[in-house]
Amino acid sequence: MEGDDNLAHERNKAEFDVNEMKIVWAGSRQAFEVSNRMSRLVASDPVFDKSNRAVMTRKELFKNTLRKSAHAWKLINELCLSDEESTIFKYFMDQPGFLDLHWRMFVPAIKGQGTEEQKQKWLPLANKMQIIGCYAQTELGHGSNVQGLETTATFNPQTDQFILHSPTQTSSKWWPGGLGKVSTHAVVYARLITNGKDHGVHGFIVQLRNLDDHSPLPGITIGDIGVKFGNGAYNSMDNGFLMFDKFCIPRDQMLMRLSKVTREGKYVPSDVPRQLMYGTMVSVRQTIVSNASVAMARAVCIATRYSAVRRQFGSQNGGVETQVIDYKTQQNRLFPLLASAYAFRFVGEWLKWLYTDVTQRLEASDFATLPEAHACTAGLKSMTTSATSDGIEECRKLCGGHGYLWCSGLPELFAVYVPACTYEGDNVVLQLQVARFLMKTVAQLSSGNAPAGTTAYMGRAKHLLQCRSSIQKAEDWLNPAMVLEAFEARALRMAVSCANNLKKFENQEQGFSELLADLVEAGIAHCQLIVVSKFIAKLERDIKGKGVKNQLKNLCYIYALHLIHKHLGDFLSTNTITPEQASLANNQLRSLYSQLRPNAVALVDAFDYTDHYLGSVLGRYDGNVYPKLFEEALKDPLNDSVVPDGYHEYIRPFIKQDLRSARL
Ligand SMILES: CCCCCCCCCCCCCC(=O)SCCNC(=O)CCNC(=O)[C@H](O)C(C)(C)COP(=O)(O)OP(=O)(O)OC[C@H]1O[C@@H](n2cnc3c(N)ncnc32)[C@H](O)[C@@H]1OP(=O)(O)O
Ligand SMILES: Cc1cc2nc3c(=O)[nH]c(=O)nc-3n(C[C@H](O)[C@H](O)[C@H](O)COP(=O)(O)OP(=O)(O)OC[C@H]3O[C@@H](n4cnc5c(N)ncnc54)[C@H](O)[C@@H]3O)c2cc1C
Repeated sequence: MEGDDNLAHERNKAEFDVNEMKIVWAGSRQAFEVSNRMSRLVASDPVFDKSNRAVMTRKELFKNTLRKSAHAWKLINELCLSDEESTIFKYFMDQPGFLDLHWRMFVPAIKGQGTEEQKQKWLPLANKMQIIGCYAQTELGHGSNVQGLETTATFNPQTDQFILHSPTQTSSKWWPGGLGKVSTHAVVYARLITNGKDHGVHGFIVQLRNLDDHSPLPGITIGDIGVKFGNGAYNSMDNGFLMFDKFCIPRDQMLMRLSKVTREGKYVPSDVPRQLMYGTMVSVRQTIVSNASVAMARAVCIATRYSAVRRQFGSQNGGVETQVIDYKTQQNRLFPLLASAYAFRFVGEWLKWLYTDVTQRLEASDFATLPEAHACTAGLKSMTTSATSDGIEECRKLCGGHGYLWCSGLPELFAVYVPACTYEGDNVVLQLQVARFLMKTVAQLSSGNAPAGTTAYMGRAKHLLQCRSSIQKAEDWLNPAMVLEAFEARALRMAVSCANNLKKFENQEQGFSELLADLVEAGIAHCQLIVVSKFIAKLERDIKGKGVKNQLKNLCYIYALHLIHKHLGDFLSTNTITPEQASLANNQLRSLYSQLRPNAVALVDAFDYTDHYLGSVLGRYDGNVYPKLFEEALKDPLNDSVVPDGYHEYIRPFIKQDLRSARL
């Protein structure tokens, strides 16, 4: 059977309405229509071709990214795309570049931390891209520890200016995307000093380059930090370094929505939580969770289609071989990733709602849900990006040898994606923020304050610490209340165990340091509970389309039960379930894989990705893999000539030597 016949056959087997599933995946019919239109607009434009990124030099890649960005901006304006449309359009361009940081961090930082006057002055310029900005927080010596930043901004009352200075080499800004070669401006985070007093880290708008000839302004040293992991990949981004040598900016360029410095140099501290200064990071962490579902879906789409096309073993008397997707081992590795893509999609939708809600509350000076919003965005960013990075690499292995080819799309996807585990907060550091939040919540349980939001389950501590799972047969693992109770009991018991161990230390901070590894595990258990509970909540909504809800149910329970299988040690050691119940979960999982199998290809079609966006010969919609692998191979510059460059200098001498010895 040819590849295209394989996939056509698979599509015919589907037991649900794929078009309705596309709408569920997109979030609404309107969101689907926008996404569908934007992805095709990008795919049909030759400027956005990405077929030769692997063989470009860094300079070519960078210039090509500038060209794409300029073309995108021109189209966005000519076609009068809305904010929603242009965000999605840029996403489908699939080219990391300065636009990401300008729109996702520089503009939001001014919106979130600037005064009304500052917004009126800077946002129109930024919105028209008359200035291009980046987010310069991380330094050579400090990234995770924001309070440890060293760059200083000292107020000079004589000139009404701040003097920005990099006192040490480790205080050089290092990593900001878009800084190295493009940005004209940056939001720079530096220690504010007035009258000799250090008030901690604050944000400042700083012009970096001359707007006429793009040269760095006097007092500024700036450049690119060098080549990063992988061919192509994130190397299209000019992550940069920056040093200040007593560089002066006017006082009104300190972002003063929260705290202020007066003309006389008096520091007026914020009357709202200082953590609002971290708001841009919270906003980006929230979007990173939705992006995780997209990256996971992309890898899974490639691996699923290819697993249906690829055949190995099983033929008798020259008959057709087995599609590798039919091996239970392949299903056991692939289907939980497919389920994770959907699970992250739905938790991403919920997180967007939570973020919108907290933003509205903050505007009304209600700060009550800020700790919960911080814990959820940090924890889910950490958990979903770690799972997605591992998932992309697993998909590469699921595609066998051809998965290692650049044209499979998977090596570059991995190389672009994996820094998501580090940027916007190292995943371990962020998970420890969740653990701190959990320890606080556990400590307050006895005070009579009922925990709310995602920790509401802790309010049922008495029951959850003692209950025994009532699962008796494999089908019970499809009971939402029983599944939820298992996840709640495991999460609570892990958190309480950490809290009890902490009490054994006289010094709580020292205890926290000793227990870091357990605390991270407790944070992860809590985040997995959130994802499972939001998936179950999604199933309770009105879901249209033949068979759609049934597929989502299968995916939801595959997601939950594979986590039980993977983290069995947690579930058993906390006595949440018995080994027999674990074995029933495994039986149920196998049955769910069989039910999902005929729908697998249709479930990845529901992502509605174009071949351009997938960028993968193995994941092509038509399944025409083998002829296209040949075409790609023949395009390689090494195949431009039959005899390679260097033959006469380095190969021929060996062969001549062999001939001489053969004659002797
Ligand atoms: C195809 C292309 C795709 C490309 C896509 C690319 C797009 C994106 C590109 C992205 C490019 C990448 C761009 C980049 O990478 S930009 C750089 C990103 N950098 C980071 O993320 C740094 C991570 N570090 C931190 O955030 C802080 O230092 C942490 C949090 C670790 C500690 O902080 P700190 O030392 O201050 O705190 P504390 O631990 O003493 O805790 C003190 C209190 O503060 C509360 N607290 C802490 N934080 C928050 C918060 N945020 N909202 C509300 N509250 C918060 C906390 O709960 C505690 O509360 P309480 O317990 O006292 O009540
Ligand atoms: C591709 C990319 C793009 C980036 N873009 C930007 C940008 O635009 N702007 C910007 O300002 N920054 C940017 N960054 C920087 C990024 O935000 C930081 O690298 C990130 O916050 C991690 O900080 P770090 O490098 O200091 O890691 P470190 O903190 O040095 O981490 C090293 C190791 O130490 C561990 N560790 C650190 N602290 C603790 C702790 N308290 N407890 C336990 N373990 C700990 C970590 O888990 C990790 O294993 C970017 C980084 C990358 C890779």
